[in-house]
Amino acid sequence: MIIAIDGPAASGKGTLGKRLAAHYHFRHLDTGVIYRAVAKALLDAGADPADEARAIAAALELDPEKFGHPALKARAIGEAASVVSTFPKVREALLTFQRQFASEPPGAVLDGRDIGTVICPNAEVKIFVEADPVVRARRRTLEARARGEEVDEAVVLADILKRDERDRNRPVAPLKAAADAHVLDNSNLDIEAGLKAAIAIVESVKARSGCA
Ligand SMILES: Nc1ncnc2c1ncn2[C@@H]1O[C@H](COP(=O)(O)OP(=O)(O)OP(=O)(O)O)[C@@H](O)[C@H]1O
Ligand SMILES: Nc1ccn([C@@H]2O[C@H](COP(=O)(O)O)[C@@H](O)[C@H]2O)c(=O)n1
Repeated sequence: MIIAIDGPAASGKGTLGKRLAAHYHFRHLDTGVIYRAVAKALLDAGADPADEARAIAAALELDPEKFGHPALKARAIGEAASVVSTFPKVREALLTFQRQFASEPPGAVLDGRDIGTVICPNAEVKIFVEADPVVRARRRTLEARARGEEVDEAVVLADILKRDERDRNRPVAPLKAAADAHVLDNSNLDIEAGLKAAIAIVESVKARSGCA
């Protein structure tokens, strides 16, 4: 089974994806780290994330061993990732890795922006996670402060809105809910309640389709 999770910045996709994967003993891929890794490669080399040729070259040379690097979480990298992700050839270079990951047993949960629409349009379960931007900014601020970073919540909110706007309006693989996605708004749900709601969605799909 493939579970596709999409949603805007800091909506809780990664947290939910990780927890759902653990629940079902599936593998989990946070696809945002792939675009972040491309962005980091450019920034580390002193290149402009808007340099399309350099971004494509970085995407083609990507090393999945580096996807766990803690520096990928930095705000500046998220912003640069949303620039490199607008280039169709960058997206194309990253497609096979994601589809290969999704296809391997025993099952996979992938989260990102285009999983239900482009990467895994045939996923058995599609969830589009949403939360009020103010709630998302609050959560992201608390997360950054817990890591010891000094952050201004208003700046975090502006950053989230800017990234969402770019992700929603790019011509290729924009952030949007697939027509057959279940929308899950977790603005008023804690992590456990969000997980419970997602499991209920998966179980309802399984019951309807008889899928394992
Ligand atoms: N339902 C929830 N209630 C409270 N906090 C939450 C909830 N879901 C996620 N969080 C917290 O919100 C923050 C953002 O969550 P997470 O990193 O999972 O979002 P994301 O959508 O994967 O973000 P990104 O845009 O980086 O991919 C984290 O600190 C996480 O612990
Ligand atoms: N499937 C995806 C995943 C991510 N992106 C782009 O990467 C940026 C960073 O992603 P996070 O999930 O780590 O916040 C994001 O803003 C997108 O521009 C993507 O295009 N497709």
